[in-house]
Amino acid sequence: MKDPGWPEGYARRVLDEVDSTNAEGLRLAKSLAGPTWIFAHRQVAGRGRRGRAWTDPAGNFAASLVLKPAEPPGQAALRSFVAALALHDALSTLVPGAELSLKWPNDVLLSGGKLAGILLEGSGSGRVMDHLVIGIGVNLAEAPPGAEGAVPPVSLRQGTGAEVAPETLLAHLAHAYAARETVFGARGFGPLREAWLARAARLGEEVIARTMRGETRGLFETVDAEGKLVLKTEGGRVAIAAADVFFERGT
Ligand SMILES: O=C(O)CCCC[C@@H]1SC[C@@H]2NC(=O)N[C@@H]21
Repeated sequence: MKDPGWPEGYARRVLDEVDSTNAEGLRLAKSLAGPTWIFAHRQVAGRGRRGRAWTDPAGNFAASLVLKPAEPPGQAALRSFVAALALHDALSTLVPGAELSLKWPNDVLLSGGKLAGILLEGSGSGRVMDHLVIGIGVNLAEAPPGAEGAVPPVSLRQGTGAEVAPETLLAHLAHAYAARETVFGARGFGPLREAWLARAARLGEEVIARTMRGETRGLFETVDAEGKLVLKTEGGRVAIAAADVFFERGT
């Protein structure tokens, strides 16, 4: 596989061990001069969405990209789609033929199982975000146990037989991210939304979106211009900003 090279304008820090690459990104953010990837060979206290823990068996991938977007939080948060697409790009290049898809808001699935998760964290004062940390975890070697009712975790090794080293994925992901970010900067969310929808899992099918306040069941119609999940329910169309999505069939 050809080395994609490291993208211009992005720095990289490689750590042997860290609690969480996201936590490290938030600690370092103020001191970083520009976009920086923080990669760890071993992450011992990984964080998942909604306060869950993320476990990283040896050989899995853990890295975070620290950005200073100086944008309103809603615009900055669309980078979860930029990152998910970039990860899909990188994995498709490394493992051609792998059955990859994207699950709203930002999981990457392999043959319907959860291969990767993305966690955005940030800080800001006033109307714009000072720092955005995009944390990406990929089950390259091993799938940790999953939560009950959620999409079952899978690993790339178990699902495809492919052996991808975390450092190799970092180079491809950084390259793919830079390309998608350039499009986002120049043309906005529109083209990325189209690309995301073209790779979406369960589009047009019934899904359940669970929030702290309850659940909404409906047909997954689209993702809107703000990145919200749009469900067609019995009571009409509903746009959801944040939720956990469950599939009835197959999970
Ligand atoms: O719950 C999810 O699906 C998101 C998981 C995100 C895990 C990654 S691993 C690298 C980065 N550092 C963390 O502590 N979390 C993210």
